[in-house]
Amino acid sequence: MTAPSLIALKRAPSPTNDGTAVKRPRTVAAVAGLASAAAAALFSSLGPAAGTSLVWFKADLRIKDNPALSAATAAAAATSRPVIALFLVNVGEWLGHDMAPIRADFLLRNLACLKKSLAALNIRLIVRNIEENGLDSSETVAEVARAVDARTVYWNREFEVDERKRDKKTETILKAAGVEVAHFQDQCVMDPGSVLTKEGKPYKVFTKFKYTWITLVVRNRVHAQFPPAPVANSVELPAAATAYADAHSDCPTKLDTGLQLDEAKAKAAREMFPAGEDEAHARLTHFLTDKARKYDSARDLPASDGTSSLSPYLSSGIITSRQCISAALKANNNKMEGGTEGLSKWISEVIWRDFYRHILVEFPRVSKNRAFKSETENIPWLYDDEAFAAWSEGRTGYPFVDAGMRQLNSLGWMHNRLRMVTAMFLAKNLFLDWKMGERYFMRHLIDGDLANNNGGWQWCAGTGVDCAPYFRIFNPLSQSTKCDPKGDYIRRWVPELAKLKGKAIHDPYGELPKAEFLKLGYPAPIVDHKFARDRFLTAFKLAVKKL
Ligand SMILES: Cc1cc2nc3c(=O)[nH]c(=O)nc-3n(C[C@H](O)[C@H](O)[C@H](O)COP(=O)(O)OP(=O)(O)OC[C@H]3O[C@@H](n4cnc5c(N)ncnc54)[C@H](O)[C@@H]3O)c2cc1C
Repeated sequence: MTAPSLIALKRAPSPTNDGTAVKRPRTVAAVAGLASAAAAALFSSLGPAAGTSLVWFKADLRIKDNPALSAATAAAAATSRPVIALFLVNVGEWLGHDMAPIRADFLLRNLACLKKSLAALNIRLIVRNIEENGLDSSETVAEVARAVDARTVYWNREFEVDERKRDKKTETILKAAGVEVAHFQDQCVMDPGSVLTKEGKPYKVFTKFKYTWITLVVRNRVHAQFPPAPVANSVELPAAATAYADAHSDCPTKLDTGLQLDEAKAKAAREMFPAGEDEAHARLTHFLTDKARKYDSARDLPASDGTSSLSPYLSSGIITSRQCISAALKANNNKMEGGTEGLSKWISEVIWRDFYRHILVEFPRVSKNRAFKSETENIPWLYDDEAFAAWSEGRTGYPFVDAGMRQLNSLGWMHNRLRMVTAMFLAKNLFLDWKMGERYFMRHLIDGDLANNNGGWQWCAGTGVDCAPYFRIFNPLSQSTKCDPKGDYIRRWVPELAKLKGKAIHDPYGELPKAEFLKLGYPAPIVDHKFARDRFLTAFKLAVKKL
Protein backbone atom coordinates (compact mmCIF):
# COMPACT_ATOMS: atom_id res chain seq x y z
CA MET A 1 0.00 0.00 0.00
CA THR A 2 1.20 3.48 -0.76
CA ALA A 3 2.09 5.48 2.32
CA PRO A 4 -0.17 8.43 3.07
CA SER A 5 1.30 11.73 2.05
CA LEU A 6 0.61 14.86 4.01
CA ILE A 7 2.33 16.96 1.39
CA ALA A 8 1.70 17.39 -2.29
CA LEU A 9 3.51 15.14 -4.79
CA LYS A 10 7.13 16.29 -4.78
CA ARG A 11 7.80 15.41 -8.40
CA ALA A 12 4.60 17.02 -9.52
CA PRO A 13 4.63 20.76 -8.96
CA SER A 14 1.37 22.49 -9.82
CA PRO A 15 1.87 23.91 -13.28
CA THR A 16 0.49 27.28 -14.24
CA ASN A 17 -1.98 27.71 -17.07
CA ASP A 18 -0.66 29.21 -20.23
CA GLY A 19 -2.71 30.52 -23.13
CA THR A 20 -3.17 27.81 -25.75
CA ALA A 21 -5.10 27.48 -28.98
CA VAL A 22 -8.00 25.21 -27.94
CA LYS A 23 -8.67 26.03 -24.33
CA ARG A 24 -10.31 23.87 -21.74
CA PRO A 25 -12.39 26.18 -19.59
CA ARG A 26 -10.98 26.31 -16.10
CA THR A 27 -13.39 26.21 -13.24
CA VAL A 28 -11.13 25.81 -10.26
CA ALA A 29 -10.07 29.17 -8.94
CA ALA A 30 -6.53 29.88 -7.83
CA VAL A 31 -5.78 29.21 -4.18
CA ALA A 32 -5.13 32.89 -3.47
CA GLY A 33 -4.54 34.29 -0.05
CA LEU A 34 -8.10 33.92 1.14
CA ALA A 35 -7.53 30.41 2.38
CA SER A 36 -6.60 30.95 5.96
CA ALA A 37 -9.05 33.77 6.76
CA ALA A 38 -12.01 32.09 5.07
CA ALA A 39 -11.14 28.74 6.55
CA ALA A 40 -10.71 30.15 10.04
CA ALA A 41 -14.21 31.60 9.80
CA LEU A 42 -15.60 28.32 8.50
CA PHE A 43 -14.11 26.42 11.40
CA SER A 44 -14.65 28.91 14.18
CA SER A 45 -17.54 26.87 15.53
CA LEU A 46 -15.55 23.66 16.03
CA GLY A 47 -16.39 22.20 19.38
CA PRO A 48 -14.54 19.88 21.71
CA ALA A 49 -16.28 16.71 20.42
CA ALA A 50 -14.21 13.76 19.28
CA GLY A 51 -15.08 14.59 15.69
CA THR A 52 -15.30 12.42 12.60
CA SER A 53 -13.16 11.13 9.74
CA LEU A 54 -14.30 12.26 6.32
CA VAL A 55 -13.52 10.35 3.09
CA TRP A 56 -13.84 12.42 -0.08
CA PHE A 57 -14.63 10.15 -3.04
CA LYS A 58 -13.80 11.31 -6.57
CA ALA A 59 -12.75 8.99 -9.41
CA ASP A 60 -12.53 6.06 -7.00
CA LEU A 61 -16.12 4.91 -6.56
CA ARG A 62 -15.31 1.58 -4.96
CA ILE A 63 -14.79 -0.12 -1.63
CA LYS A 64 -12.06 -2.64 -2.45
CA ASP A 65 -8.46 -1.55 -3.01
CA ASN A 66 -9.32 1.97 -1.93
CA PRO A 67 -6.37 3.26 0.12
CA ALA A 68 -8.14 6.40 1.35
CA LEU A 69 -11.19 4.51 2.58
CA SER A 70 -9.11 1.76 4.19
CA ALA A 71 -6.86 4.24 5.98
CA ALA A 72 -9.82 6.30 7.17
CA THR A 73 -11.73 3.35 8.56
CA ALA A 74 -8.63 1.84 10.19
CA ALA A 75 -7.64 5.12 11.86
CA ALA A 76 -11.22 5.81 12.87
CA ALA A 77 -11.58 2.37 14.44
CA ALA A 78 -8.37 2.92 16.39
CA THR A 79 -9.54 6.28 17.72
CA SER A 80 -13.24 5.45 18.08
CA ARG A 81 -14.26 8.07 15.58
CA PRO A 82 -17.10 7.62 13.15
CA VAL A 83 -16.43 7.71 9.41
CA ILE A 84 -18.53 9.62 6.92
CA ALA A 85 -18.17 9.89 3.14
CA LEU A 86 -18.55 12.73 0.64
CA PHE A 87 -19.02 13.04 -3.10
CA LEU A 88 -19.23 16.34 -4.99
CA VAL A 89 -21.43 16.72 -8.06
CA ASN A 90 -19.65 19.44 -10.01
CA VAL A 91 -21.33 19.90 -13.36
CA GLY A 92 -19.34 23.07 -14.10
CA GLU A 93 -16.03 21.29 -13.62
CA TRP A 94 -17.23 18.20 -15.50
CA LEU A 95 -18.38 20.26 -18.47
CA GLY A 96 -15.22 22.32 -18.31
CA HIS A 97 -13.28 19.09 -18.70
CA ASP A 98 -15.46 17.91 -21.59
CA MET A 99 -17.05 15.03 -19.68
CA ALA A 100 -19.54 13.15 -21.85
CA PRO A 101 -23.15 12.94 -20.60
CA ILE A 102 -22.86 9.14 -20.88
CA ARG A 103 -19.85 9.21 -18.56
CA ALA A 104 -21.65 11.47 -16.07
CA ASP A 105 -24.56 9.00 -16.12
CA PHE A 106 -22.12 6.13 -15.51
CA LEU A 107 -20.61 8.03 -12.57
CA LEU A 108 -24.01 8.66 -11.00
CA ARG A 109 -25.08 5.05 -11.46
CA ASN A 110 -21.90 3.93 -9.75
CA LEU A 111 -22.37 6.52 -7.04
CA ALA A 112 -25.70 4.86 -6.17
CA CYS A 113 -23.91 1.49 -5.93
CA LEU A 114 -21.20 3.03 -3.76
CA LYS A 115 -23.84 4.45 -1.44
CA LYS A 116 -25.23 0.94 -0.89
CA SER A 117 -21.80 -0.57 -0.32
CA LEU A 118 -20.95 2.17 2.16
CA ALA A 119 -24.27 1.64 3.94
CA ALA A 120 -23.28 -2.01 4.40
CA LEU A 121 -20.21 -0.65 6.25
CA ASN A 122 -22.48 1.66 8.24
CA ILE A 123 -20.97 4.73 6.54
CA ARG A 124 -23.25 7.57 5.43
CA LEU A 125 -22.63 9.22 2.04
CA ILE A 126 -23.09 12.97 1.74
CA VAL A 127 -23.64 14.24 -1.81
CA ARG A 128 -23.15 17.95 -2.36
CA ASN A 129 -24.01 19.73 -5.56
CA ILE A 130 -21.44 22.47 -6.14
CA GLU A 131 -23.91 24.66 -8.02
CA GLU A 132 -26.11 25.01 -4.93
CA ASN A 133 -23.93 26.86 -2.48
CA GLY A 134 -21.78 29.32 -4.42
CA LEU A 135 -18.59 27.72 -3.09
CA ASP A 136 -16.03 25.91 -5.21
CA SER A 137 -15.05 22.27 -4.62
CA SER A 138 -12.33 23.05 -2.08
CA GLU A 139 -14.52 25.40 -0.10
CA THR A 140 -17.36 22.89 -0.19
CA VAL A 141 -15.14 20.13 1.20
CA ALA A 142 -14.14 22.55 3.96
CA GLU A 143 -17.78 23.44 4.60
CA VAL A 144 -18.74 19.77 4.85
CA ALA A 145 -15.73 19.07 7.09
CA ARG A 146 -16.90 21.81 9.42
CA ALA A 147 -20.50 20.62 9.38
CA VAL A 148 -19.59 17.04 10.29
CA ASP A 149 -16.77 18.09 12.62
CA ALA A 150 -14.14 16.22 10.60
CA ARG A 151 -10.70 15.95 12.18
CA THR A 152 -9.07 14.30 9.17
CA VAL A 153 -10.11 14.36 5.53
CA TYR A 154 -8.94 11.44 3.37
CA TRP A 155 -8.86 11.21 -0.41
CA ASN A 156 -7.17 9.53 -3.34
CA ARG A 157 -5.25 11.89 -5.60
CA GLU A 158 -6.08 12.77 -9.19
CA PHE A 159 -3.32 13.72 -11.63
CA GLU A 160 -4.90 16.21 -14.00
CA VAL A 161 -3.64 19.79 -13.70
CA ASP A 162 -6.88 21.37 -12.45
CA GLU A 163 -7.58 18.52 -10.10
CA ARG A 164 -4.13 18.85 -8.57
CA LYS A 165 -4.66 22.58 -8.05
CA ARG A 166 -8.05 21.89 -6.51
CA ASP A 167 -6.62 19.29 -4.13
CA LYS A 168 -3.76 21.56 -3.13
CA LYS A 169 -6.19 24.35 -2.39
CA THR A 170 -8.40 22.01 -0.37
CA GLU A 171 -5.40 20.86 1.61
CA THR A 172 -4.34 24.43 2.32
CA ILE A 173 -7.80 25.46 3.53
CA LEU A 174 -8.25 22.40 5.69
CA LYS A 175 -4.83 22.60 7.26
CA ALA A 176 -5.28 26.27 8.00
CA ALA A 177 -8.38 25.27 9.88
CA GLY A 178 -6.54 22.63 11.88
CA VAL A 179 -7.98 19.68 9.98
CA GLU A 180 -5.54 16.97 8.99
CA VAL A 181 -5.35 15.74 5.44
CA ALA A 182 -4.22 12.33 4.22
CA HIS A 183 -4.08 11.56 0.54
CA PHE A 184 -3.07 8.50 -1.40
CA GLN A 185 -2.10 7.29 -4.84
CA ASP A 186 -4.58 4.77 -6.25
CA GLN A 187 -4.64 5.36 -10.00
CA CYS A 188 -1.43 3.66 -11.03
CA VAL A 189 0.22 0.43 -10.03
CA MET A 190 3.51 2.33 -9.67
CA ASP A 191 3.47 5.85 -8.25
CA PRO A 192 4.19 8.54 -10.85
CA GLY A 193 7.80 9.59 -10.37
CA SER A 194 8.88 6.14 -9.21
CA VAL A 195 9.73 4.62 -12.61
CA LEU A 196 12.80 6.51 -13.74
CA THR A 197 15.90 6.06 -15.88
CA LYS A 198 19.30 5.50 -14.25
CA GLU A 199 19.78 9.26 -14.48
CA GLY A 200 16.59 9.78 -12.50
CA LYS A 201 14.63 11.08 -15.50
CA PRO A 202 11.16 10.06 -16.65
CA TYR A 203 11.04 7.60 -19.53
CA LYS A 204 9.89 8.80 -22.93
CA VAL A 205 9.91 5.37 -24.56
CA PHE A 206 7.25 2.88 -23.55
CA THR A 207 9.25 -0.37 -23.85
CA LYS A 208 12.01 0.97 -21.60
CA PHE A 209 9.44 2.27 -19.13
CA LYS A 210 7.73 -1.12 -19.23
CA TYR A 211 10.85 -3.12 -18.42
CA THR A 212 11.79 -0.94 -15.47
CA TRP A 213 8.15 -0.97 -14.35
CA ILE A 214 8.06 -4.79 -14.46
CA THR A 215 11.36 -5.07 -12.57
CA LEU A 216 10.15 -2.75 -9.81
CA VAL A 217 6.69 -4.26 -9.53
CA VAL A 218 7.99 -7.84 -9.38
CA ARG A 219 10.89 -7.04 -7.05
CA ASN A 220 8.71 -5.18 -4.56
CA ARG A 221 5.57 -7.25 -5.14
CA VAL A 222 3.69 -3.99 -5.67
CA HIS A 223 0.85 -5.81 -7.41
CA ALA A 224 0.12 -7.71 -4.21
CA GLN A 225 0.17 -4.77 -1.82
CA PHE A 226 -3.50 -4.09 -1.34
CA PRO A 227 -4.73 -1.94 1.50
CA PRO A 228 -6.60 -3.89 4.19
CA ALA A 229 -10.35 -4.30 3.68
CA PRO A 230 -12.21 -1.30 5.14
CA VAL A 231 -13.50 -1.74 8.67
CA ALA A 232 -17.23 -1.25 9.29
CA ASN A 233 -18.04 1.91 11.16
CA SER A 234 -19.19 1.12 14.68
CA VAL A 235 -19.31 4.59 16.23
CA GLU A 236 -22.43 6.72 16.13
CA LEU A 237 -22.21 9.99 14.24
CA PRO A 238 -22.56 13.21 16.26
CA ALA A 239 -26.11 14.58 16.02
CA ALA A 240 -25.05 17.56 13.87
CA ALA A 241 -23.29 15.28 11.38
CA THR A 242 -26.33 13.01 11.21
CA ALA A 243 -28.59 15.99 10.54
CA TYR A 244 -26.22 17.23 7.83
CA ALA A 245 -26.02 13.78 6.21
CA ASP A 246 -29.83 13.51 6.33
CA ALA A 247 -30.15 16.83 4.53
CA HIS A 248 -27.64 15.88 1.82
CA SER A 249 -28.08 12.20 1.18
CA ASP A 250 -29.77 12.19 -2.25
CA CYS A 251 -27.77 10.71 -5.12
CA PRO A 252 -28.98 12.43 -8.29
CA THR A 253 -29.93 10.04 -11.07
CA LYS A 254 -30.06 12.69 -13.79
CA LEU A 255 -28.35 15.99 -14.47
CA ASP A 256 -30.09 18.84 -16.21
CA THR A 257 -27.68 21.51 -17.39
CA GLY A 258 -25.51 20.36 -20.27
CA LEU A 259 -25.12 16.75 -19.21
CA GLN A 260 -28.55 15.32 -20.02
CA LEU A 261 -28.51 11.93 -21.70
CA ASP A 262 -31.34 10.90 -24.00
CA GLU A 263 -33.32 7.90 -22.80
CA ALA A 264 -32.39 5.54 -25.65
CA LYS A 265 -28.68 6.14 -25.10
CA ALA A 266 -29.04 5.83 -21.35
CA LYS A 267 -30.81 2.49 -21.75
CA ALA A 268 -28.17 1.13 -24.16
CA ALA A 269 -25.35 2.27 -21.86
CA ARG A 270 -27.00 0.68 -18.84
CA GLU A 271 -27.28 -2.63 -20.67
CA MET A 272 -23.76 -2.56 -22.05
CA PHE A 273 -22.04 -1.18 -18.98
CA PRO A 274 -24.04 -2.01 -15.83
CA ALA A 275 -22.84 -0.16 -12.76
CA GLY A 276 -21.00 -1.50 -9.75
CA GLU A 277 -17.85 -2.99 -8.39
CA ASP A 278 -19.24 -6.53 -8.63
CA GLU A 279 -19.91 -6.05 -12.33
CA ALA A 280 -16.35 -4.80 -12.91
CA HIS A 281 -14.86 -7.83 -11.15
CA ALA A 282 -17.19 -10.24 -12.94
CA ARG A 283 -15.98 -8.73 -16.24
CA LEU A 284 -12.37 -9.10 -15.23
CA THR A 285 -12.87 -12.75 -14.26
CA HIS A 286 -14.83 -13.50 -17.42
CA PHE A 287 -12.16 -11.86 -19.56
CA LEU A 288 -9.28 -13.67 -17.87
CA THR A 289 -10.94 -17.08 -17.97
CA ASP A 290 -12.61 -16.90 -21.40
CA LYS A 291 -11.07 -14.30 -23.65
CA ALA A 292 -7.57 -13.32 -22.52
CA ARG A 293 -5.78 -16.28 -24.04
CA LYS A 294 -6.76 -15.15 -27.53
CA TYR A 295 -6.38 -11.44 -26.80
CA ASP A 296 -3.20 -11.03 -28.87
CA SER A 297 -4.98 -12.10 -32.06
CA ALA A 298 -8.58 -11.01 -31.30
CA ARG A 299 -7.82 -7.54 -29.94
CA ASP A 300 -7.52 -6.04 -33.41
CA LEU A 301 -10.74 -7.51 -34.76
CA PRO A 302 -13.58 -5.19 -33.77
CA ALA A 303 -16.27 -7.61 -34.94
CA SER A 304 -15.14 -10.07 -32.25
CA ASP A 305 -15.68 -9.36 -28.60
CA GLY A 306 -11.97 -9.84 -27.91
CA THR A 307 -11.13 -7.18 -25.33
CA SER A 308 -12.10 -6.75 -21.68
CA SER A 309 -14.43 -3.70 -22.01
CA LEU A 310 -13.14 -2.65 -18.62
CA SER A 311 -12.17 0.88 -19.63
CA PRO A 312 -15.25 2.68 -18.20
CA TYR A 313 -14.71 0.89 -14.88
CA LEU A 314 -11.01 1.75 -14.81
CA SER A 315 -11.62 5.37 -15.80
CA SER A 316 -14.18 5.95 -13.05
CA GLY A 317 -12.22 3.98 -10.48
CA ILE A 318 -14.73 1.15 -10.06
CA ILE A 319 -11.81 -1.25 -10.37
CA THR A 320 -8.07 -0.53 -10.17
CA SER A 321 -5.23 -1.34 -12.52
CA ARG A 322 -3.50 -3.02 -9.55
CA GLN A 323 -6.46 -5.41 -9.23
CA CYS A 324 -6.28 -6.08 -12.99
CA ILE A 325 -2.53 -6.72 -12.97
CA SER A 326 -2.73 -8.89 -9.88
CA ALA A 327 -5.49 -11.08 -11.36
CA ALA A 328 -3.81 -11.27 -14.78
CA LEU A 329 -0.56 -12.34 -13.16
CA LYS A 330 -2.30 -15.14 -11.31
CA ALA A 331 -3.90 -16.27 -14.56
CA ASN A 332 -0.48 -16.14 -16.27
CA ASN A 333 1.44 -18.28 -13.73
CA ASN A 334 2.90 -15.15 -12.18
CA LYS A 335 4.53 -14.09 -15.43
CA MET A 336 4.43 -10.51 -16.65
CA GLU A 337 6.05 -11.56 -19.88
CA GLY A 338 5.90 -14.88 -21.67
CA GLY A 339 3.42 -17.39 -20.37
CA THR A 340 0.26 -17.06 -22.43
CA GLU A 341 0.81 -14.55 -25.23
CA GLY A 342 -2.67 -13.04 -24.86
CA LEU A 343 -2.26 -12.47 -21.13
CA SER A 344 1.17 -10.87 -21.37
CA LYS A 345 -0.10 -8.62 -24.17
CA TRP A 346 -3.03 -7.53 -22.00
CA ILE A 347 -0.72 -6.83 -19.07
CA SER A 348 1.30 -4.67 -21.43
CA GLU A 349 -1.79 -2.65 -22.40
CA VAL A 350 -2.59 -2.00 -18.76
CA ILE A 351 1.02 -0.81 -18.34
CA TRP A 352 0.38 1.69 -21.18
CA ARG A 353 -2.27 3.13 -18.88
CA ASP A 354 0.31 3.67 -16.12
CA PHE A 355 2.75 5.08 -18.70
CA TYR A 356 0.35 7.78 -19.91
CA ARG A 357 -0.45 8.77 -16.32
CA HIS A 358 3.23 9.11 -15.54
CA ILE A 359 3.62 11.26 -18.66
CA LEU A 360 0.71 13.46 -17.54
CA VAL A 361 2.39 14.09 -14.19
CA GLU A 362 5.92 14.52 -15.53
CA PHE A 363 4.96 16.60 -18.58
CA PRO A 364 1.80 18.48 -17.57
CA ARG A 365 1.89 20.50 -20.79
CA VAL A 366 0.20 17.57 -22.55
CA SER A 367 -2.97 18.28 -20.61
CA LYS A 368 -2.85 21.94 -21.58
CA ASN A 369 -3.53 21.47 -25.27
CA ARG A 370 0.15 21.24 -26.07
CA ALA A 371 1.94 18.63 -28.12
CA PHE A 372 4.37 16.40 -26.24
CA LYS A 373 6.90 17.01 -29.06
CA SER A 374 7.16 20.75 -29.06
CA GLU A 375 8.71 20.74 -32.55
CA THR A 376 5.37 19.55 -33.93
CA GLU A 377 3.55 22.63 -32.68
CA ASN A 378 4.26 24.43 -35.97
CA ILE A 379 2.18 22.04 -38.04
CA PRO A 380 -0.40 24.18 -39.88
CA TRP A 381 -3.41 22.02 -39.06
CA LEU A 382 -6.66 22.78 -40.84
CA TYR A 383 -9.89 23.78 -39.08
CA ASP A 384 -12.36 22.70 -41.77
CA ASP A 385 -15.82 22.50 -40.15
CA GLU A 386 -17.37 20.49 -42.99
CA ALA A 387 -14.66 17.85 -42.93
CA PHE A 388 -14.89 17.70 -39.14
CA ALA A 389 -18.69 17.27 -39.29
CA ALA A 390 -18.34 14.46 -41.86
CA TRP A 391 -15.78 12.72 -39.64
CA SER A 392 -17.74 13.11 -36.43
CA GLU A 393 -21.02 11.99 -37.98
CA GLY A 394 -19.50 8.98 -39.76
CA ARG A 395 -19.93 10.33 -43.31
CA THR A 396 -16.39 10.27 -44.68
CA GLY A 397 -17.09 7.69 -47.37
CA TYR A 398 -14.59 5.30 -45.77
CA PRO A 399 -16.82 2.56 -44.32
CA PHE A 400 -14.40 1.41 -41.60
CA VAL A 401 -13.85 4.97 -40.34
CA ASP A 402 -17.58 5.72 -40.47
CA ALA A 403 -18.42 2.49 -38.62
CA GLY A 404 -16.07 3.50 -35.80
CA MET A 405 -17.53 6.97 -35.45
CA ARG A 406 -21.08 5.64 -35.50
CA GLN A 407 -20.20 3.08 -32.82
CA LEU A 408 -18.88 5.94 -30.69
CA ASN A 409 -21.95 8.10 -31.30
CA SER A 410 -24.34 5.24 -30.47
CA LEU A 411 -22.62 3.49 -27.57
CA GLY A 412 -20.24 6.05 -26.13
CA TRP A 413 -17.52 3.44 -26.57
CA MET A 414 -15.26 2.53 -29.49
CA HIS A 415 -12.96 -0.39 -30.11
CA ASN A 416 -9.24 0.47 -29.75
CA ARG A 417 -8.40 -0.34 -33.38
CA LEU A 418 -11.10 2.07 -34.52
CA ARG A 419 -9.89 4.75 -32.11
CA MET A 420 -6.52 4.49 -33.85
CA VAL A 421 -7.95 4.42 -37.36
CA THR A 422 -10.42 7.30 -36.87
CA ALA A 423 -7.90 9.44 -34.99
CA MET A 424 -5.21 8.94 -37.58
CA PHE A 425 -7.73 9.63 -40.33
CA LEU A 426 -8.66 12.96 -38.72
CA ALA A 427 -5.08 14.09 -38.22
CA LYS A 428 -3.25 12.59 -41.18
CA ASN A 429 -5.91 12.23 -43.89
CA LEU A 430 -8.08 15.25 -43.16
CA PHE A 431 -5.13 17.19 -41.69
CA LEU A 432 -7.36 18.57 -38.96
CA ASP A 433 -5.98 19.64 -35.58
CA TRP A 434 -5.88 16.47 -33.46
CA LYS A 435 -7.14 18.52 -30.48
CA MET A 436 -10.55 18.81 -32.20
CA GLY A 437 -10.80 15.04 -32.30
CA GLU A 438 -9.45 14.64 -28.78
CA ARG A 439 -12.17 16.90 -27.47
CA TYR A 440 -14.87 15.14 -29.52
CA PHE A 441 -13.83 11.79 -28.06
CA MET A 442 -13.90 13.17 -24.50
CA ARG A 443 -17.37 14.59 -25.08
CA HIS A 444 -18.71 11.25 -26.24
CA LEU A 445 -16.78 8.48 -24.49
CA ILE A 446 -18.13 6.65 -21.44
CA ASP A 447 -14.49 5.90 -20.57
CA GLY A 448 -13.20 9.41 -21.38
CA ASP A 449 -9.89 9.71 -19.59
CA LEU A 450 -7.52 12.62 -20.12
CA ALA A 451 -4.26 10.65 -19.85
CA ASN A 452 -5.30 7.79 -22.16
CA ASN A 453 -7.23 9.94 -24.59
CA ASN A 454 -4.52 12.55 -24.95
CA GLY A 455 -1.86 9.84 -25.16
CA GLY A 456 -3.85 7.98 -27.83
CA TRP A 457 -4.53 11.09 -29.89
CA GLN A 458 -0.97 12.32 -29.78
CA TRP A 459 0.24 8.81 -30.65
CA CYS A 460 -1.93 8.85 -33.77
CA ALA A 461 -1.14 12.43 -34.79
CA GLY A 462 2.61 11.88 -34.50
CA THR A 463 3.00 14.61 -31.87
CA GLY A 464 3.15 12.49 -28.74
CA VAL A 465 5.47 10.54 -26.50
CA ASP A 466 6.76 7.36 -28.19
CA CYS A 467 4.15 7.87 -30.88
CA ALA A 468 3.64 6.38 -34.31
CA PRO A 469 6.32 7.81 -36.63
CA TYR A 470 5.01 10.71 -38.71
CA PHE A 471 5.32 8.67 -41.92
CA ARG A 472 3.14 5.85 -40.57
CA ILE A 473 -0.22 6.73 -42.05
CA PHE A 474 -2.90 4.05 -41.89
CA ASN A 475 -4.62 3.37 -45.18
CA PRO A 476 -8.27 3.17 -44.09
CA LEU A 477 -9.04 0.62 -46.81
CA SER A 478 -6.27 -1.81 -45.93
CA GLN A 479 -7.05 -1.38 -42.21
CA SER A 480 -10.61 -2.36 -43.08
CA THR A 481 -9.70 -5.52 -45.03
CA LYS A 482 -7.13 -6.53 -42.41
CA CYS A 483 -9.14 -5.91 -39.23
CA ASP A 484 -12.68 -6.52 -40.46
CA PRO A 485 -12.05 -9.12 -43.19
CA LYS A 486 -15.67 -10.21 -43.54
CA GLY A 487 -17.03 -6.69 -43.11
CA ASP A 488 -19.28 -7.68 -40.19
CA TYR A 489 -18.31 -4.70 -38.06
CA ILE A 490 -19.05 -2.32 -40.94
CA ARG A 491 -22.38 -4.02 -41.64
CA ARG A 492 -23.40 -3.56 -38.02
CA TRP A 493 -22.70 0.17 -37.89
CA VAL A 494 -23.26 1.33 -41.47
CA PRO A 495 -26.66 -0.11 -42.38
CA GLU A 496 -26.64 1.48 -45.87
CA LEU A 497 -23.93 -1.04 -46.74
CA ALA A 498 -25.42 -4.05 -44.95
CA LYS A 499 -26.17 -5.93 -48.16
CA LEU A 500 -22.77 -5.51 -49.79
CA LYS A 501 -20.51 -8.50 -50.24
CA GLY A 502 -16.83 -9.07 -50.95
CA LYS A 503 -14.52 -6.10 -51.47
CA ALA A 504 -17.40 -3.67 -51.97
CA ILE A 505 -18.11 -3.55 -48.23
CA HIS A 506 -14.68 -2.00 -47.67
CA ASP A 507 -14.63 0.27 -50.70
CA PRO A 508 -18.09 0.69 -52.23
CA TYR A 509 -17.08 3.77 -54.22
CA GLY A 510 -14.10 2.04 -55.81
CA GLU A 511 -15.71 -1.35 -56.35
CA LEU A 512 -19.29 -0.72 -57.46
CA PRO A 513 -20.54 0.66 -60.78
CA LYS A 514 -21.45 4.32 -60.31
CA ALA A 515 -25.23 3.79 -60.66
CA GLU A 516 -25.21 1.04 -58.04
CA PHE A 517 -23.07 3.14 -55.70
CA LEU A 518 -25.45 6.09 -55.97
CA LYS A 519 -28.40 3.91 -54.95
CA LEU A 520 -26.76 3.18 -51.60
CA GLY A 521 -27.24 6.71 -50.27
CA TYR A 522 -23.69 6.53 -48.93
CA PRO A 523 -21.14 9.33 -49.53
CA ALA A 524 -18.13 9.13 -51.83
CA PRO A 525 -14.76 9.40 -50.00
CA ILE A 526 -14.24 12.98 -48.84
CA VAL A 527 -10.51 12.79 -49.43
CA ASP A 528 -8.22 10.72 -51.64
CA HIS A 529 -5.83 8.73 -49.45
CA LYS A 530 -2.78 9.19 -51.68
CA PHE A 531 -3.33 12.94 -51.97
CA ALA A 532 -3.88 13.15 -48.19
CA ARG A 533 -0.77 11.16 -47.44
CA ASP A 534 1.43 13.39 -49.63
CA ARG A 535 -0.15 16.53 -48.17
CA PHE A 536 0.53 15.37 -44.62
CA LEU A 537 4.11 14.30 -45.25
CA THR A 538 5.01 17.52 -47.07
CA ALA A 539 3.38 19.78 -44.49
CA PHE A 540 4.82 17.83 -41.57
CA LYS A 541 8.36 17.93 -42.96
CA LEU A 542 8.12 21.64 -43.71
CA ALA A 543 6.77 22.48 -40.27
CA VAL A 544 9.05 20.27 -38.24
CA LYS A 545 12.56 21.45 -38.83
CA LYS A 546 14.29 18.87 -36.64
CA LEU A 547 13.27 15.61 -38.33
C1 LIG B 1 -7.23 8.02 -30.05
C2 LIG B 1 -7.39 7.16 -28.80
C3 LIG B 1 -8.16 7.63 -27.76
C4 LIG B 1 -8.32 6.86 -26.59
N1 LIG B 1 -9.09 7.34 -25.55
C5 LIG B 1 -9.19 6.62 -24.42
C6 LIG B 1 -9.96 7.11 -23.32
O1 LIG B 1 -10.49 8.23 -23.33
N2 LIG B 1 -10.08 6.32 -22.21
C7 LIG B 1 -9.48 5.09 -22.13
O2 LIG B 1 -9.62 4.42 -21.11
N3 LIG B 1 -8.74 4.63 -23.14
C8 LIG B 1 -8.59 5.34 -24.28
N4 LIG B 1 -7.84 4.83 -25.31
C9 LIG B 1 -7.12 3.55 -25.13
C10 LIG B 1 -7.89 2.30 -25.58
O3 LIG B 1 -8.43 2.49 -26.85
C11 LIG B 1 -9.03 1.93 -24.62
O4 LIG B 1 -8.54 1.91 -23.30
C12 LIG B 1 -9.57 0.53 -24.95
O5 LIG B 1 -10.08 0.52 -26.25
C13 LIG B 1 -10.64 0.18 -23.97
O6 LIG B 1 -11.18 -1.08 -24.25
P1 LIG B 1 -10.96 -2.30 -23.27
O7 LIG B 1 -11.23 -1.90 -21.88
O8 LIG B 1 -11.72 -3.44 -23.84
O9 LIG B 1 -9.40 -2.52 -23.43
P2 LIG B 1 -8.47 -3.79 -23.22
O10 LIG B 1 -7.82 -4.03 -24.53
O11 LIG B 1 -9.15 -4.90 -22.56
O12 LIG B 1 -7.33 -3.20 -22.25
C14 LIG B 1 -7.49 -3.19 -20.83
C15 LIG B 1 -7.24 -1.82 -20.28
O13 LIG B 1 -5.91 -1.39 -20.55
C16 LIG B 1 -5.89 0.00 -20.79
N5 LIG B 1 -5.47 0.24 -22.17
C17 LIG B 1 -5.65 -0.53 -23.24
N6 LIG B 1 -5.12 0.03 -24.34
C18 LIG B 1 -4.57 1.19 -23.94
C19 LIG B 1 -3.87 2.23 -24.59
N7 LIG B 1 -3.60 2.20 -25.90
N8 LIG B 1 -3.48 3.29 -23.88
C20 LIG B 1 -3.73 3.36 -22.56
N9 LIG B 1 -4.39 2.41 -21.88
C21 LIG B 1 -4.81 1.34 -22.56
C22 LIG B 1 -7.31 0.50 -20.63
O14 LIG B 1 -7.48 1.00 -19.32
C23 LIG B 1 -8.12 -0.75 -20.89
O15 LIG B 1 -9.39 -0.72 -20.27
C24 LIG B 1 -7.67 5.59 -26.49
C25 LIG B 1 -6.90 5.14 -27.57
C26 LIG B 1 -6.76 5.91 -28.71
C27 LIG B 1 -5.93 5.38 -29.85
